Amino acid sequence: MTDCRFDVPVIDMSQIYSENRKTIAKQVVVGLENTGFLFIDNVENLDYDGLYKSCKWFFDKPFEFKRTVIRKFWNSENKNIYRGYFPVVEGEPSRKEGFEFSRDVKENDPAVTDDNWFYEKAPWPEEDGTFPFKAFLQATYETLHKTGLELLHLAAIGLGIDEHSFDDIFGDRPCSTFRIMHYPPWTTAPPQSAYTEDGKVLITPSHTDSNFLTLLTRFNYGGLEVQTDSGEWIEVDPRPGSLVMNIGDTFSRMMGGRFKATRHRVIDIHEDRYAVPFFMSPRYDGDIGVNFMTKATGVGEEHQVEHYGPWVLNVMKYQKKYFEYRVLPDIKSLKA
Ligand SMILES: O=C(O)CCC(=O)C(=O)O
Ligand SMILES: [Fe+2]
Repeated sequence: MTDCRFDVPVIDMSQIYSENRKTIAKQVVVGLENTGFLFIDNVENLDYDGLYKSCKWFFDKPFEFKRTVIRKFWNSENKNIYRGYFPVVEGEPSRKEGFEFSRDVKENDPAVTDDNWFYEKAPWPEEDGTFPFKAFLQATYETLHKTGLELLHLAAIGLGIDEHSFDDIFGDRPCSTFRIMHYPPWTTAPPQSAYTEDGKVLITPSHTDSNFLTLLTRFNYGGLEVQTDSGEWIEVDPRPGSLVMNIGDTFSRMMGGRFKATRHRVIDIHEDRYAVPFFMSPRYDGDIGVNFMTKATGVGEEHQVEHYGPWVLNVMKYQKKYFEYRVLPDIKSLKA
C-alpha cells in the first residue's frame, strides 16, 4: 500500500504543453527530490495491450524458439553477446527471462567501434504473422524515448536551467535498453538469497537502477516495493494506464544526490508476472560527470567530464555483478 510516507506524485503528460507547464515542471523536480518515483499518466501513443501481447507472444514460445536469439554465452552458435534473449538462471535470486534491444545506430559511425557491444544490434526472432513483434517494439521504443526526453525537459525547467540541458547526454545514439521481462513463479525451493529479512520471497532483489531514468510498464501486477528513507519497504500500488518513472544512479550522482535513485525490489506474486522497463541511458560517450549543475549554470563545485559507457560497465559488471552483465567482456578499445 502506498502511504503518506511514500507519496508518488502523478504527472499528466496530456497537460505538459498547457499553461500549467511550469507547475508540472516543479512537481517533477519535487518528486525526484523526495521519492525518486513518479507515475506518468496519459503517454501519447503508448499501447499497454500491445506491450502485454509482445510479452505473451515471445515468452509463451518454447525455449528452442527463444534460443534462436539467446546470447552467445548460452549458445555459442549465436553472435550476440549483449542484446537478444537471456534465460532464467537457476540459483539466482533474480528470477526472470528477458528480451532486450536498443535503437540501431547508423552504419559507420566512427564513435562506434566493433567491440563496443553497447551498440550491438539485437537479433530479432522469426515472426509468424500473428503479432508484429519487431515493428511494434521498435515504435514503442521511440515513444518512450520521446517521453523520457519530455520529462527531462520538465526536470530542466523545474531546476531553472535551459530546457534542453540534458539532450546532448543522449544525442542520437543513446545506450538505452528496452527490455520485455517475464518472471516465472518459483517451482523449486528458492535459494536462501531470495528471502527477505521479513520472510518474503523475491524475484528481483533490492537495487537501485544504474542507468539515467527508467520508465516501467508493469501492467496491473503487484509485487513492486520501494524503500523509504527510514528503511521500511512499501508496495507501490498498480496504477492502470500509467507508467512508473524512477531515476537511476547515473542521474542521481550527476545531481550530487539531490535527485534520488530509490531502492526497490520485486516480491514473488505466485503467478507469472510480466514487466517492461525502458532503461533510458546516455550515449556511450555522454558526459555524466558529477556537479552537472555547475556545467549547466556556471556556478558551483568543479565539474569534470566522465563518460557513461566505461562508468556504467564498471558499476554493473564489477560492483553490482548482475548475472546478465558479469558475463560480458570489457571493451578494450574504449578504456575510460
Ligand atoms: O518488475 C518490476 O516491477 C520492476 C523491475 C525493476 O525494478 C528492474 O528491472 O529494474
Ligand atoms: Fe529497477
